[in-house]
Amino acid sequence: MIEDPAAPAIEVSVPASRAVIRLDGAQVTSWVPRSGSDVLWMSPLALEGEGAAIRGGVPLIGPWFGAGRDGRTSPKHGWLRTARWELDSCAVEGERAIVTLRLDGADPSGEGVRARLVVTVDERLRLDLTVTAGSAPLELEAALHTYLAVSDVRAAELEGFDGARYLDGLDGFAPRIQDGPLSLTAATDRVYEVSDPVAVLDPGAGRRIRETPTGSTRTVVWNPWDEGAASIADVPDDAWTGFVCVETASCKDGAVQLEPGAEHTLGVELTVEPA
Ligand SMILES: O=P(O)(O)OC[C@H]1O[C@H](O)[C@H](O)[C@@H](O)[C@@H]1O
Repeated sequence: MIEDPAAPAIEVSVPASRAVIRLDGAQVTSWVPRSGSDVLWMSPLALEGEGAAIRGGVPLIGPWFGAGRDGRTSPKHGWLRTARWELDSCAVEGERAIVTLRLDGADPSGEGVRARLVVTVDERLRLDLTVTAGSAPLELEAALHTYLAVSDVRAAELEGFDGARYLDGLDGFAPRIQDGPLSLTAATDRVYEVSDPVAVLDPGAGRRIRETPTGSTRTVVWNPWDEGAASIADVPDDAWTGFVCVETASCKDGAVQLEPGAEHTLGVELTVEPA
């Protein structure tokens, strides 16, 4: 446990990798495989402390995505990422660590929506976010808003998207089809109808990062590019080249309908291989 009152965190170290999990947002802010550099990007200008939305790592988005299904819900991306979570348990099983965090009593609607995050750390990083509906039915949107660190986003190749339908968030969520391989050449904010494994090939780092989702219906791809980054206070102007967000999600028409008390788990497993 890192006893920093402003940014309490759990540091996990196992033979294959190490990770840092903040209690604020239950946010994994670092995951470093033994033989490589951090797989997650963190902004040097990230805010910290209770109530902050931390820029980088894996923010947990929910119970709605963006401005929600009605386009008017706030705060943006829901309240999971700005709440201080509680550490429930830490266990070591062989060469694997399993950390569980809980969020109960934080739902501002008073309906009692609650959440649990299980982080598994070994030669992979696995996150399982379970959201449980409260006293009312819940149309759940959620995302594991993963900031992947890349040498240069302009050289990265995103695999697993060719032929997929998507909504273009930079064009009023107009429906489109991905025709050919996905490489980013400008600001990108897309909700892909992809729930199979995807990967980011980073030629500069000589590695491929794989994301294997479970319980998702969508994959969001986001990078603000130069102009967008200039308008985001907690991203240095020249830092946008160093990350791409590839977000395991259930959002838009892929939201999950939950009856009162029912739960849904959204998961992702990250692995890295030389490329
Ligand atoms: O700046 P934030 O609130 O963290 O949102 C960052 C980004 O998150 C997602 O990727 C959304 O699709 C984008 O529209 C949004 O700009």
